[in-house]
Amino acid sequence: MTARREDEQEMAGRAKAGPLDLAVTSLTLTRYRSYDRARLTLEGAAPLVVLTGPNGAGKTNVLEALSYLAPGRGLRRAALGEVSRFGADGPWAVAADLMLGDEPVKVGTGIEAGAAPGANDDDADEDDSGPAGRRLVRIDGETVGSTNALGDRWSVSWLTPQMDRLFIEAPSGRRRFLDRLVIGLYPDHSRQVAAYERVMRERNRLLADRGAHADPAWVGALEARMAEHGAAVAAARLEFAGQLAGFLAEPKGAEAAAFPEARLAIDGWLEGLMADGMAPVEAEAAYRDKLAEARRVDAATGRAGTGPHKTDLLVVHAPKDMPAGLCSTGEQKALLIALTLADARLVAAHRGRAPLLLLDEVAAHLDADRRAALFAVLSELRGQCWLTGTDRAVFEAAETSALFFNVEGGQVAPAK
Ligand SMILES: Nc1ncnc2c1ncn2[C@@H]1O[C@H](COP(=O)(O)OP(=O)(O)OP(=O)(O)O)[C@@H](O)[C@H]1O
Repeated sequence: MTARREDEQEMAGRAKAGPLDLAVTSLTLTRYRSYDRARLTLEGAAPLVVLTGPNGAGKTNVLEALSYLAPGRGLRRAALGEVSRFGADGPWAVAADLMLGDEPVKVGTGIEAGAAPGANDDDADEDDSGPAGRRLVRIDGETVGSTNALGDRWSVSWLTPQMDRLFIEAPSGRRRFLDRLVIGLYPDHSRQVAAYERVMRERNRLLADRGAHADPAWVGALEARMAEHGAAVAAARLEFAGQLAGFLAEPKGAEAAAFPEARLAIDGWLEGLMADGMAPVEAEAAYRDKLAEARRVDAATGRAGTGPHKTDLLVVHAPKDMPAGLCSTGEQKALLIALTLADARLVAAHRGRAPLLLLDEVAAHLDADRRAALFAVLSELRGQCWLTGTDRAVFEAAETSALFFNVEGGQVAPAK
C-alpha cells in the first residue's frame, strides 16, 4: 500500500477573453495513472490549451482523463481498472468544471468505491462496467444512471498517435472511429450499438451452444431484436456520413489550404441496402431473413456472418482520388485531421455546441504552415481544444490563443 500524497497541485493560467460553447475551467485527477492528485485551474476560457513536457511525463494521461467526459472507454480504450494509479489504495476519479456557454456544469466520473483497482476487466463488454467495478457519473451532484448521459449535452472528440494506422489496419478500428463520431452527433447511437452487440452475442452463444436444437422461436426473437437495433445503427451511420460529406467538401480558408478534401463511404451490407434506397423497415426485414438463413453456418462459426458489426469506413483522399490506406503517412495524418475538423464543424452546426477536442501529439507532425493553419482553425471553433507536445516551440503560432501548461515530475503547472 502506498501512502497517498495529499499535496494538491494548484495550477492557474490566464486565458484569452471570449465565451466558448464548451470549455473546461478546472480538472482534478485523483489516483489516475501517473497522478496521485492533480488539479488544473484555467482562468477564463481559452480556445486552446497546450500541455508540453518530456516523454512519459503524463500529458496523454490528462487528455485521456478528459476523454472520460464522454461515454465509452476513453481515448486509449482502457479497461476500467487499468487507469487506477498503480499501487494506490482507493478508486480513481476525474472531476471537471465545464462552461457550456455561460452555464457552469460540474462533472465527475470514476470507479465506484470498494472496487479493486487494477483488476483485470479486459473482457468487459460494456463501456461502464467490468470486474474492476462500475464507472459512475455525477453531473451537478446528481448520480446519473448511465455513462450515456455524458453524451446528451456535449461531445468530446480526439485524435491520438494510435490512430495513425487507422486506414491500414483492420476494419474494426475504422468502425469504432465511425461509431464514435456518430455518437458525437447522435448520442442515442451508443445505446443502439451496445444493444445490437449485446443481443448479437446472446444469439451467437445460443446457436453455438444448442446448434440445431436451439428453440427457433427464441432464436427468431433475438434475431428480430438484432435486426431492429442493427437497422438503427446502419441508418444512423448513413445519415451521419451524408451530413459529414457536406462539411468535408467545403473546407474554407486556412483549413482548405492545409488539409486535403476527403470523401467517405460506408461499406456494409445493411447500409448498402439503405443507400440503394431501401426503406429502413424493409432493410430490417431483409436482415432478419438473412440471419435466419445463416443460422446453420453461424452456429458452426459462433459468429454472425453479416451485419453492421462487419461494416467498414472507406476514406478517399479526394484531390488524389486515392484510398487513404495508399496515401503517405503525412497524408493519412492530414486526412484524419480533415475528418476531425469537419466533424467538429458538423457537431457545432447540428447540436449547437462545438465539441471538446483532444489532439494528442498532432502538431509536431505538421510543417510550420499546416501547424499555423491548424491553430487558426481550432481557435475559430467554438469548443476548446487541448493539444500535447514535447516541444513548446512547435506551438509558437498558438502563443496568443493558447494557455500553456508544463507537465513534468508528476505535476501539471502553468507555464510562463
Ligand atoms: N495505472 C498507472 N499507474 C501509474 N502510472 C501509470 C499508469 N498508467 C500509465 N502510467 C504512467 O504514465 C506515464 C505515461 O504517461 P503519458 O502517456 O501521459 O505520457 P506522455 O507525457 O503523453 O508521454 P509521450 O510524450 O511519451 O507520449 C508512464 O510513465 C506510465 O508508466
